[in-house]
Amino acid sequence: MTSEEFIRFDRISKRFGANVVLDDLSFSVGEGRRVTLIGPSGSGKTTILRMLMTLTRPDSGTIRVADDYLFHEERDGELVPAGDAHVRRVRSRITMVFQQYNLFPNMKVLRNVTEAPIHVLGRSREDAAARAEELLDLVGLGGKLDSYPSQLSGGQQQRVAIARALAMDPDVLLLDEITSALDPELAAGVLDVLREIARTSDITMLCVTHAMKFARDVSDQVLMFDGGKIIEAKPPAELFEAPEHERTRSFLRSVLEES
Ligand SMILES: Nc1ncnc2c1ncn2[C@@H]1O[C@H](COP(=O)(O)OP(=O)(O)OP(=O)(O)O)[C@@H](O)[C@H]1O
Repeated sequence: MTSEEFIRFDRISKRFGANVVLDDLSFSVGEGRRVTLIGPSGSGKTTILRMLMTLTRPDSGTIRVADDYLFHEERDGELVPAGDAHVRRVRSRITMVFQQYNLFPNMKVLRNVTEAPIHVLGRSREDAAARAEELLDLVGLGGKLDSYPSQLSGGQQQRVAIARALAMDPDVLLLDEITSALDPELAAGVLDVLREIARTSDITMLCVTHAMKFARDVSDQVLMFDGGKIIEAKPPAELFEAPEHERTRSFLRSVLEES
């Protein structure tokens, strides 16, 4: 593995019934890079993130994170899912934030953030709480440790979800349209938090978003998905200013009209 191939998708295909979602698709993400996935609805962006969480299985191809295989296609074409040890190792380094924050409604904010580090990573309660308080400060919620999720705005809940994901000290953060359910003002607050995280950490980020200004500010590379393929992969300034494909141009027009 080179650090430019920290995450590697190799000849991945996936169909749901007759719907071919990913068609023999390959790409890599370098360690510490920020990559934004864009493309029309249904073009397979979420499916890519779900495969990294082992929530969706490809029909064929190989996915590797650092030296661990998540799915491995053998020479005879058979797809071999990784063993439990690999999956556990990869999962402990990758966390995902979803559009719906998925907080535990019956737990206060602090406990939402400490729960997984204590039970999955085996951290002590004290260490987990100290780190959670630091992260909740970072996302601007230092004063809300004792609130329940239902007492927070959507934007605040999403910032708790980000703190919870970071509390696992992941190498890779997956963000799936995390501001789509929020009013623009609340979305802006969440994106500011992520900008700060991108500025101050070396975490690898894969982000599905329609927030193009954010994508431009934060990403090293933007991947444009369409028809089961990545049809353009470029730094944001290049892709947004001089898209090569008509499909990219029309997609960018439609997103700009929306916003
Ligand atoms: N479990 C499933 N069963 C059947 N079809 C599925 C399943 N999961 C995803 N799909 C289909 O696969 C296609 C790709 O879905 P995916 O969520 O990856 O797209 P996307 O690019 O993230 O779209 P969006 O921007 O709308 O979220 C869609 O047509 C979706 O309906």
